[in-house]
Amino acid sequence: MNVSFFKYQGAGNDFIMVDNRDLAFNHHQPALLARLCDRRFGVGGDGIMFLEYTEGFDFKMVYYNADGQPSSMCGNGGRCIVAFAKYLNVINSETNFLAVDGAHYAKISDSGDWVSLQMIDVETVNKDGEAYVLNTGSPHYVKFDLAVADKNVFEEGRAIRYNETYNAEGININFVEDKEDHLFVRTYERGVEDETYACGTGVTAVALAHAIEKNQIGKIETPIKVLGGELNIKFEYDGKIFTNIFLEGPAKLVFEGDIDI
Ligand SMILES: N[C@H](CCC[C@H](N)C(=O)O)C(=O)O
Repeated sequence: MNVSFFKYQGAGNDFIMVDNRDLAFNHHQPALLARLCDRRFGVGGDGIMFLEYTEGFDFKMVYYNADGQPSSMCGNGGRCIVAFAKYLNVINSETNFLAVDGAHYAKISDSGDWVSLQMIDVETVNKDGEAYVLNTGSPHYVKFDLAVADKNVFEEGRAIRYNETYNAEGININFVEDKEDHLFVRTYERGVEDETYACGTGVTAVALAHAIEKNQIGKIETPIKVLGGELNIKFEYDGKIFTNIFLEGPAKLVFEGDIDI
């Protein structure tokens, strides 16, 4: 079977995209998806996703982690699939699409490579020692630290992700350094089982945790730097619930190609 693949990246978090509106691709094949995401034996990516039609929305996003297993929400992937939908002329400058965590509104620049994606509201934020634990569409552990640039994120992240608290379900691990005019974030991602260059639901979790840490209330905007570039989080917080949360940043087409699989 010959399949057209598109490669996108959002601040270095990279994904394989497939236009599956004809449902020709049976994506319930973990070994195949994992091989396609392999950076030596396949196209390579932190995840793979399928754009499909669904009633009542412009499209549906079906997302799998690099291990080939179904995943929770991917924020950077959500921004990239909006850019892909515009590239396919499925949408113009705004959209409402369906993802694993529900409906998402997004808007995209005329240039087609900058996307602002609304994330789900967040009401529950727990603590694990000094760390924050919250779900922004995917589960996240947020630890404020120093000298994050020098950290062994793979080893330290993996140790937390597989500890007895989180081993069963897994969780994404974010290390944050407060640089005053921005936050610097590095993330160990579940299902990739390695550090990625950015994690959209991760930086969203970080921005919300930072608001609690700094007792911020009202309309808040948090600029964030990651290994792969810059992302921006905008949201409102009344001290109880986080609403109108937007994850904003680049979403770029890298290449497209065909493979016989
Ligand atoms: N690895 C995550 C899903 C992708 C999250 C990340 N790529 C993002 O941009 O939100 C998980 O299994 O929870």
